[in-house]
Amino acid sequence: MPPSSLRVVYAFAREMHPKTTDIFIQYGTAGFRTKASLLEHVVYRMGLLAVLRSRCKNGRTIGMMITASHNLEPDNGVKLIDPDGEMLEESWEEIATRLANVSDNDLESTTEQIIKQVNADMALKASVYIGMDTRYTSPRLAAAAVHGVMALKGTAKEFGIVTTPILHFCVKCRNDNTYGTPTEEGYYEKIVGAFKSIRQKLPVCGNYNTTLYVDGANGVGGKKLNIIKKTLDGELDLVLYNLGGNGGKLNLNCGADFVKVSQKPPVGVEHVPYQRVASLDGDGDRIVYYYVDESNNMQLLDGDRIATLLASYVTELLKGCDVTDLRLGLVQTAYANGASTKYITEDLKVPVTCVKTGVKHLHHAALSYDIGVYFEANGHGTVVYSDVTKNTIAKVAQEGDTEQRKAAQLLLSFIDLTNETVGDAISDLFLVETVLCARGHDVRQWMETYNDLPCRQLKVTVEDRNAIKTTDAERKCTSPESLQERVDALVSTYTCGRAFVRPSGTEDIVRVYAEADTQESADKLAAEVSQAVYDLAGGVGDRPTVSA
Ligand SMILES: CC(=O)N[C@H]1[C@@H](OP(=O)(O)O)O[C@H](CO)[C@@H](O)[C@@H]1O
Ligand SMILES: [Mg+2]
Repeated sequence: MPPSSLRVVYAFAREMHPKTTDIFIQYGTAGFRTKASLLEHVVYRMGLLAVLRSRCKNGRTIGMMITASHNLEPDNGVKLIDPDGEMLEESWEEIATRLANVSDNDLESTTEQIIKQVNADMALKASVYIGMDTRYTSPRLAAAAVHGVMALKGTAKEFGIVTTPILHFCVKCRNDNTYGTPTEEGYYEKIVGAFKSIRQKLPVCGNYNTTLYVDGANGVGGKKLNIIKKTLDGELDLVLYNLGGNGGKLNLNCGADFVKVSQKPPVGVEHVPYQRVASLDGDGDRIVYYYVDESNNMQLLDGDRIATLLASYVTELLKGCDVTDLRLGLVQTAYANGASTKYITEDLKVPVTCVKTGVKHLHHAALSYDIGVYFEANGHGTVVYSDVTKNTIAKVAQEGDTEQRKAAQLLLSFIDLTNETVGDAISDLFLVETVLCARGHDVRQWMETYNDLPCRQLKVTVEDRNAIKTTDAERKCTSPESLQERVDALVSTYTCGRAFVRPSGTEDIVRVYAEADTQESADKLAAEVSQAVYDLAGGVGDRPTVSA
């Protein structure tokens, strides 16, 4: 039986943030994400849960980010950040789902059950950092989050509009003061400070040009770059587009996801042949690069390409430090272009791990290397360095010969420039710019490293997407019966063919991916596999068509 003060809390919840829908909502790959109008009670309850999580972590700070990332404006979402700045531990996802879906009448008893289940010490202090993206529905949801935190007597600190990675960074810093200062300014200080320090060591050379165009997706990332831009002292000339003014709508025909999936340049950005453009997503945790060539064709430099660029540069610096016993590895998902995997293993001779979609899986696998570079093809990724790595490099920076010290100091600044907590468009942008500048490369030279296999992604709507079960890091499907056989048969008729299907964790659809030696073949294979999914996995609506 809860104390009477908690009774008041639940009555308050019913009144202020009532559950107005019976639609089941699940904590998925990216937390809860759906129409903003269905989320208020969910966010309030996540405020309660964040307090319990903090109490289970000895009062360390937990983060709550209100965002639906690359989704369009009417959506929103919420996800929790664990004390080291990483995604919420998987075993709590089911608890979050349970708490979000109970009726208002059962909220009280369910919260009590959870307190017992996780053994939360309710006498402890609890701290929750709350951030939000630029959606017009975000302030209202952030207020619901604060109410949830206060209801269980936690302390809420609001960061206002920040990128998702800035919030992850602040949570980490609050719990580990060696990482930095837990404020937005502290983030700029560390990231931009490291970038400037590198630029002083690496003069601009070769074909590298300091002008970079940026597509801000009309979201928070562009706004933050606009603040940073003024402090760069000409080290990098950012030309910012899609900052949310002039009626530009969040993620609409722009942003990293649009560019990657549609394979088209965003609206709102000036086309200048061979000009490097970085395209961010709505909450600033993803980035892809592209340029248009003289025939106005877009050439995409996606997450796979950023991963190879960073991995090869860190390998180079490790050689410069004469450090040979640190294991550098790269982590990808099934969506990684086959040509990138071949280049990494055969040319860079770097080991590759393939894991299930979702950053938490990549991050976790990357931690098993001394230096783990992980990226989803869509541009979400970062680099993580073990303590042994950091100590080894710091030692070389002190004790090595002149050349070794130089390489080690560069690598230390490169580490400072990295937001190790999560993929971060702003940090990744500076990392990429650092490598291109160090090599004196323009965007064409970067593109020359390998040729992507043409690919296509499609969506198929089915009755129940969870009817599709997968194995082997989602590269093979085990149910419904005979679907994999059908996919294998289709793939075998194409040169360099590869295809797989998996249920999306963020949308109510099945995703189809295909690659082959030509764009026509990749498109056709994707369409044929979509038909197989439709036929064998309960497709709804119109059957996908295959163009001749
Ligand atoms: C193919 C693809 O891009 N999938 C995305 C997407 O997940 P799905 O489970 O595929 O819906 O959203 C996730 C969260 O942002 C991201 O981690 C992932 O890479
Ligand atoms: Mg995002």
